[in-house]
Amino acid sequence: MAGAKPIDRARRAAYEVLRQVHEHDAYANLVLPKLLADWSLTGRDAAFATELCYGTLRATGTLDAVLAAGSNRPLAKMDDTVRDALRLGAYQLLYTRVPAHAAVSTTVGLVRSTAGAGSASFANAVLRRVAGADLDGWLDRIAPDADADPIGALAVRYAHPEWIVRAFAAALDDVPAPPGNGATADETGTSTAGAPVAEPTGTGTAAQPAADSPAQPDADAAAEPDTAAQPGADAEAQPGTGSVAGAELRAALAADNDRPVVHLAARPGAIDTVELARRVGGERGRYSPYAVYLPGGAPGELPELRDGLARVQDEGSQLVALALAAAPLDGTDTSWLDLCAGPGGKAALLGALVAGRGGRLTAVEAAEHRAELVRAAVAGLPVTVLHADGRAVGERPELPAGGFDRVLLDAPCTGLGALRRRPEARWRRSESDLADLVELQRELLAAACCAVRPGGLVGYVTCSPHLAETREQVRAALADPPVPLAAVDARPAFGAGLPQLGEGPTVQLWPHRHGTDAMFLALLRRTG
Ligand SMILES: C[S@@+](CC[C@H](N)C(=O)[O-])C[C@H]1O[C@@H](n2cnc3c(N)ncnc32)[C@H](O)[C@@H]1O
Repeated sequence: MAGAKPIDRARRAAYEVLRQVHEHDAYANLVLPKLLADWSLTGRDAAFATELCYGTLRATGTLDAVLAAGSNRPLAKMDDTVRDALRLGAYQLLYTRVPAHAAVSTTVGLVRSTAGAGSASFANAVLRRVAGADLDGWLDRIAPDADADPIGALAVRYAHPEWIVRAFAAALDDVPAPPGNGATADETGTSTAGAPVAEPTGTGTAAQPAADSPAQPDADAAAEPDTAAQPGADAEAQPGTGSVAGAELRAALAADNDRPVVHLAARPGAIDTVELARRVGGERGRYSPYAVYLPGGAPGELPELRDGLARVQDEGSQLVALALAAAPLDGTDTSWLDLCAGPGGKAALLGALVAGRGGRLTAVEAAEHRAELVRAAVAGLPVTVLHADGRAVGERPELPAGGFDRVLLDAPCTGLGALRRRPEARWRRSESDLADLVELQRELLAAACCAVRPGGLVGYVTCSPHLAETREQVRAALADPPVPLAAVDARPAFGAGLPQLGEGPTVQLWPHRHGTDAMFLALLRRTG
């Protein structure tokens, strides 16, 4: 057996987060920053721990396939602690520049300290087999043949479950072609975007711990640190051109494995983006007039966030809320409703905008603790927060049917549009989650349409590109409308400058096209 090195604190931290994610269903982007702070890990150690933890979580499905092939024991029969240590070790061997001997010996040391000498010997044997080939070699061995099973091949190469690859292919209308049939993209899925990570040697750049959210992480509330050697960027994909079958799908999958930039939203009327960018050392956003991109640092510690001048909010989330606010409307425009408001990112933006029009926002949230987050987010704004079920429109005086000029339904969804910000989410979600969510979305959309006044607008938003949650949901509402409805072309409401908005009337944003989460917006006008 290789000399088992005692494990360093960075690897130990990454391992602890993996255990909490897999044992307690924790969210890595909430657990890791706290652990880094508790253990006083900073600089390169924090960046290394973050890379190992997030990278391992993203690549879990592919790592498991490698480990299954490299072990004589089925993964399901392994002790949970050993399985997570092996994932961490295999990630270092295949996705980073950590020397093989260091990856193996530290993992063996970890297994010995948690599971004993017998397990350490087993881990040593498995990792030595894994170290026998590089990532490309393993992918060639474990990925299905791309001619026979293009979706299965992409799933393994880009570390996504097959059902998500299929959902992206359908939403992009981009079905993968076998190699040699016009596909030019790098089939390894290996990042060309950044240098592989090496072990820390001392001081260096700070990691970017995720923005803190006391509830579950949201697209709006999740920010994420450095990752370098992810399955990743697809250098030759040509997003949106449709010129190479499957190329855009590969670009979309690769974008989920790239390091996401932290986006801030300046509170309208409180600070402008020139000033915010100057103060945080960031860069003004490309599309949203309130967006600032944060190149590094820990967003949770910024005084501008603490003081309520700005929030962590994906630019796509900003854009869909702004589009609802910008779409033309005849008649009164002072009573707005946010029917699913927690934790309050869009409510804060809409509340500030409606304040500028002399109006008021009602923000509804079904979960009490998330309603509390909304209250905090909208402090000082003309917003009434209701802890209520959004389907109660017409059943309580604060939610009168036909009582609102603009209604946002930012529906609970699978969150497939924000996988880059939630490293474990792709493996935690399953296709069977869809049916209940789609039914809830349908009921909430009916309630939103009843809440808006004749002539008013509903914005139906999801942080998912899955067609069952997006276009099919809208098609069903228009086919069997609870009140008279018409689709409105949402594209002009995004203003000039945002490329690749498709054929309308709905808009689907994408990380690989717009640098935003994959937010969807449909605008519906109540016509009677
Ligand atoms: C996608 S999140 C909304 C994100 C929010 N708009 C923001 O920008 O911060 C959906 C929210 O809907 C809430 N929710 C789920 N079912 C609901 C219901 N029946 N009525 C109201 N809210 C509900 C969830 O608790 C969750 O907070």
